[in-house]
Amino acid sequence: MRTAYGVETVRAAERALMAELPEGALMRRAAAGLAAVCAGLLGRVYGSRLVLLVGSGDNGGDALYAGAYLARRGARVGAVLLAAGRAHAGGLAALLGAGGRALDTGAEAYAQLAAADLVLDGITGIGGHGGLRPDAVPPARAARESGAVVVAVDLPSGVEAGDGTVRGEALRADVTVTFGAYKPGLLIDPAAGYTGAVRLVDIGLGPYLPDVPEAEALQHADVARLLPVPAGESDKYRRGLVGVVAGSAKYPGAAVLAVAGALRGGAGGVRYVGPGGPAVLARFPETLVSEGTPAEAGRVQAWAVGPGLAEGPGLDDVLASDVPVLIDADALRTLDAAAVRARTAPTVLTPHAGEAAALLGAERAEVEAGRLAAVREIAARYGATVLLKGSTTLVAGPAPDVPVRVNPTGTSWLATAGSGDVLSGLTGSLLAAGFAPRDAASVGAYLHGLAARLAADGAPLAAHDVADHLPAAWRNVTGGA
Ligand SMILES: NC(=O)C1=CN([C@@H]2O[C@H](COP(=O)(O)OP(=O)(O)OC[C@H]3O[C@@H](n4cnc5c(N)ncnc54)[C@H](O)[C@@H]3O)[C@@H](O)[C@H]2O)[C@@H](O)CC1
Ligand SMILES: [K+]
Repeated sequence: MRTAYGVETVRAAERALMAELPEGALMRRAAAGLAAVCAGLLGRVYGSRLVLLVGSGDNGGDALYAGAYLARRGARVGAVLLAAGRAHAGGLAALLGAGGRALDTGAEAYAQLAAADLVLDGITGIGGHGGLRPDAVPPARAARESGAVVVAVDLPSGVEAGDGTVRGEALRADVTVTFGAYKPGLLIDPAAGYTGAVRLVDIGLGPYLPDVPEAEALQHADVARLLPVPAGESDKYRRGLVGVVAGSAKYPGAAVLAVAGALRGGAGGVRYVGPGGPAVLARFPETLVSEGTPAEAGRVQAWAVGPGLAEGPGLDDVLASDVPVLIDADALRTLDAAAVRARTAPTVLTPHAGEAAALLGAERAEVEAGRLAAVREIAARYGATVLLKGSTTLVAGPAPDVPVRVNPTGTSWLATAGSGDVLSGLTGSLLAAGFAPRDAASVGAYLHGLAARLAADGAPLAAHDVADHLPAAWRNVTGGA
C-alpha cells in the first residue's frame, strides 16, 4: 500500500522529530538524500552543470544544501534566488562556502539554465499555494525548455500538496524527490501528472506519523491479497450472484457492457433485469435473464443499477433490498440522500464529475477544482461509499477517518463511451462476491484501469475491449495463480 499524509500531519511529525535532533539536522538529512538521487541521475557529478531555482522557504533551503553537497563533489552550481534577500540563510552560506554561485534572475541565470544538465526546483514545497508567482514563471519555463533533467524538491512547485489541485502554472518535473512521506498531491491528478517518477527519501518521520494516512493507493500485492480464489467446494451461489439493472430501448448497449464487466468480477453468476435481455443473451448466453422488475427477480447478493437506464421501478426496488447496491449514471441524478442513508446494507455510488455535481447540488467546475473534498462530502452526505471517476479515480467511505483510496492504474484511454458501464458491472460483481464496499470499489477501479492499459497498449480502445481484458488484468495482478 502506498500511503500519503496531509500537510498539517507531515508538519506535526516533522516538529516532533526536529525536537529530538540538533538544529538543522532534518533539513541536512533531506538534502543529503536529495543530493544522492541527483548524483545517481547525473552519473558523473564532477564537472556537471546544476542550476537551483530557490524560493523563499525551506524548500529552497533543501535545494541549497543539496547544491552544496554536489558542489563539494565538483559540480558547477548556480542558484537563482527568486526571492532575493529571503533565501534560506544557512543553505545559501553552505552553497557559497562550497564554491557555488548566487544569481539574480538576469541574463546569466537564463544562460546557465539553457546549458544545465540538471535543474533543482526548490521554489515551493508543502508551503506553496496558488500556482507559481509571476516572477517564478519565466525561469520555470526556461528550466522546462532546456534539455536539463528537472528534479522537484519535495513537490513540483505550483501544485497543492494537500489535494492535488493545480491553481495556476506549475513546473513539470522528470523526477520528484519527496521527504518523509507521500503527500496526497503526489498521487492525485492533475498534480500527479507533474511529478515524473517519485522517489521517497526516508528522513525518519515514520514513527511520528499516525497509523491512518489521509490517502492510500493499492499496489499489485494489495489487490492480489483481496482477490478471491474459488475453493474446491465453491458453487455459483456461494460465489454470489450479481443482479444488473441497466439498459433501455435507447441504450441497449449499456446492458451488454455492464453484464460484460459483471461476468468478469468474480461473482458466480449474473442475473440481468431490464429490456435488454435479447441483446445480452445474444452476446453472453451464460446470463440469467429475468423479466419484470428487480423485486420480482430471484435473490442476488448485490445489485448494480443505472448504466443506460431509463425511468422505471429498478432503482426503488434495489434501494429497498437488503443487499449491497451499486448506483451509477442516470440513477444518480434523481437519488434521494435520505433513502440511501436509510438503507441497512452498503451502498456504492459511482459518479463522474458531472454526476457528482448533481449529487452535491454544486457546479461541475467546483467538483473538478476540489475532487478530494467532493468525494468525501458526497460519501458523508449520502452515508455511502463513493467512487469519483476521473483521471485519478478516488474512493471514499462514509466514515471520515478512513483514508481515501486513490487509483493508480488509470489511463486517459479510458475516457471512452461505455467504459463506466463495464466498471459498474465489475464492481457490482465484486460486491456480490463478498468484498467490503471500499475494497470492491477500489479493486474494481484498479482492475478496470489495468485492463484498459493492457487493452490500449498505446492505441485507442473501445469499452468492450476493457471488459475483454479484465481476465488478463486479474492474471497480471495474481501472477496467473
Ligand atoms: N519542516 C522541516 O523540518 C523540513 C522541511 N523540509 C522542506 O521544507 C518545505 C516546506 O518549507 P516551508 O514551510 O518554508 O514552505 P515552502 O518552502 O514550501 O514555501 C513557502 C514559501 O514560499 C512562498 N510561497 C508560497 N506560495 C508561493 C508561490 N505560489 N510562489 C512563490 N512563492 C510562494 C511563501 O512566501 C514562503 O516563503 C518542505 O516542502 C520541504 O521541502 C525538508 O527540509 C525536510 C524538513
Ligand atoms: K519544489
